[in-house]
Amino acid sequence: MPPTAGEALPQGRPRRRVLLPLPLAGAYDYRVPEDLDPPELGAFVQVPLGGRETIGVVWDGDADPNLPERRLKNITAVLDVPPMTATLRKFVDWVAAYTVSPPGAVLRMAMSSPSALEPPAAKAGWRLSAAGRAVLARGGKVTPTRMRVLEALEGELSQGDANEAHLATTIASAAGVSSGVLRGMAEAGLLEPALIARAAEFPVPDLRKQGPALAEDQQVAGAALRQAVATRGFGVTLLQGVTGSGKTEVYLEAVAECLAQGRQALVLLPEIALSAQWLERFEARFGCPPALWHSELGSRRRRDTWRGVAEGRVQALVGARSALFLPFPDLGLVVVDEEHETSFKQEEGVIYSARDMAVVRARLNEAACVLVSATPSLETLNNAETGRYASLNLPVRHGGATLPKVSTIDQRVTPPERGRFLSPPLVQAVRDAIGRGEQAMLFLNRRGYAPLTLCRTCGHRMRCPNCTAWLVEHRIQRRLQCHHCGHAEPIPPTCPECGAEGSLTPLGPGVERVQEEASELFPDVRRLVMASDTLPGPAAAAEAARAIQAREVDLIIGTQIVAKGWHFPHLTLVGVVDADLGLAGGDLRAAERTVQLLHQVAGRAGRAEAPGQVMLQSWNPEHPVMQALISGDLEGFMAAEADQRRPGHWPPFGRLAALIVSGEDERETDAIARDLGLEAPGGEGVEVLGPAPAPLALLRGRHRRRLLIKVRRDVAVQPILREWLSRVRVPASVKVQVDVDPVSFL
Ligand SMILES: Nc1ncnc2c1ncn2[C@@H]1O[C@H](COP(=O)(O)OP(=O)(O)OP(=O)(O)O)[C@@H](O)[C@H]1O
Ligand SMILES: [Zn+2]
Repeated sequence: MPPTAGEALPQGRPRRRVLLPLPLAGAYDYRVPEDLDPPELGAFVQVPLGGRETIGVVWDGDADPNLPERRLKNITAVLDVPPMTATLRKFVDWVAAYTVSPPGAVLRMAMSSPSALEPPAAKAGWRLSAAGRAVLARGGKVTPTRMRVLEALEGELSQGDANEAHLATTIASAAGVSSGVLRGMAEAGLLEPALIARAAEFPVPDLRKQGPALAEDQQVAGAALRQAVATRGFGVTLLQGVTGSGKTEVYLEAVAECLAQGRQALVLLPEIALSAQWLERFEARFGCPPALWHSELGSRRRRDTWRGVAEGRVQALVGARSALFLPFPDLGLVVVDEEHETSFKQEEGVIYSARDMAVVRARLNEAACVLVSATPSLETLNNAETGRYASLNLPVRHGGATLPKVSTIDQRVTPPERGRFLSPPLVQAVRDAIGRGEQAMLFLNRRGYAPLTLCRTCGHRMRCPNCTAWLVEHRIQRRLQCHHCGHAEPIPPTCPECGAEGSLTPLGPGVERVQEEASELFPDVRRLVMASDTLPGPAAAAEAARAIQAREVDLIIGTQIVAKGWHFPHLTLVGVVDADLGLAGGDLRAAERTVQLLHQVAGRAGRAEAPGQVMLQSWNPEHPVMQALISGDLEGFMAAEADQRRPGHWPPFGRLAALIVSGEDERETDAIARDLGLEAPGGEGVEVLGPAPAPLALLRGRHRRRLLIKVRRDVAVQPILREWLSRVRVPASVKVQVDVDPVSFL
């Protein structure tokens, strides 16, 4: 019988498989030395690797008994952290297998705060010595100042434990003395030095607090979600509801139930930086803010949160997609808000969909999963229709508010004046709304001043040297910028091609240009531009939201960040400057995505008493997307989308995966792409398209080619991909990325 993990091999010490957070093919075997207790599965261990020490996790599976003893290295240390749970280990393996990535690359995402693995840093402080306590108990000769210090330590600071140490500054300020007094007391033996362990504190949500009284349909949905959580088993529920129907309040019921069960709750939001209003809502409901997890978290906060989650001290956490890889010991609920958002797809490194992996994590944790949207993706709708997901619906806005009236402005009939971008009916509507004391919003999903700069003399277009992309003018910064690689250059005074002076002209609008036009049309109106580069961070976005709510702003001009779940009660008019924008390029989901985005923006209008109005400037008002937005019949639109995709086995009725081949050398990149094309798999229900230059054929100086494989739904694509990749030898200078269920086709 072969020896199993944990059992000592006859010839020596026990062995362990250790997975390292590196893109290696699999786990490595290590030996447990004499002076170490054999670590359990999931333990974080320090091991040598190629001349340095690194940290890994004791992984499932058996060590290779045939590996000779002399080739094994020793585990150096076992870290004092809760071991990675079996469910998280399974999740790492599952994500790796699904995305065709090395497990170590996925593990890396679950070890995103290396310093959290070290013991919490202790700080030097002071506490009462035996002599000090004696003085307090029996009295003694000390100055009144020193007495104040002793009393502060025993009383005000003690919180039930008069033996606890505190920072010198804390004691000094509590007793109203200088820190010199403390040093003197230490010399006199009244205080003694001690270390303060600094486990960060996380506020505990107050479950006795009640949320707002729910309307009847909200109550029904809330109860169903509570029920789903209370079963303590796996299940997915789609919570669909029109914009402003109170979906957030309803799923906070599920969060409350989960916390009442003593389990941890995770809410994924597409854009944490823009979630000030959401955080306020959570705090109003539970009396304290949730823990946060996103890329801008400072390293200290990151470490504390990671530890707090692992030790079960964090009960509710709201985060970006990477929060899925946190070490929750007992996750009871995962909510994905705005589940249709494409930003849930990670496009770098391990390419994965956080929406889909949330479902997997919930399944492994025996947890409830709730997908929330006013405009669910076709994938999710399909899962609801076929009964894989339960489905709840909130058909009306909360508090008697009505859905806004949507109309188009035909740009062929009433175009803007030459060189302008706002047509007369829209201009009039903005004037009227603001005249009534209401707020208006102009939406254009494009940052900067102009998307293209052209020489009027020779026709030269300013393009990025590193990417297949035009440079976007940012007039405020007086620069041309590439939105793909960050390349920036000053706007040249003459055309770099023909040398003509003053001949470079901006073409087309970005939000900055709409703002310029608005400043001429409505000079007395208080305007605010909301774009990711004008609101660089959570604080700026929160301040913008506050100013709008406080009615310090009349006209909001913004990119897609204005579409995100905001609730501005006085906003009644939304004007979409270019409703056709997302339809160009035409990937698989262009129409679906445009409907989702525009419906989301439209949903910002008329959320309180005053009714809302939405105007879409379009060159093609007959387009099914515009018609769906006007009629509000999104269900019919999605049904038609499904009918288009079904016959060709396009997602969700079939599966896609993309291979993206990239390299600095164009010929070499082409050669590998061609080899992959020659080795393309075939057979029943399998189809390969490409290789072809990617739409972004050059990105950050790398040439890119794409291949797309489409398989029938009943065919597993991962084994085909693995086999395919194993047949082509790829040099280190060329990268082949695998994108299963691609969302971006660039
Ligand atoms: N039962 C209720 N009592 C009081 N206020 C409520 C209730 N339900 C919802 N609201 C309020 O109505 C507003 C809209 O609710 P919420 O933002 O949850 O809607 P939503 O469905 O998430 O909308 P969207 O999809 O547009 O983001 C919020 O200000 C919310 O606090
Ligand atoms: Zn670029």
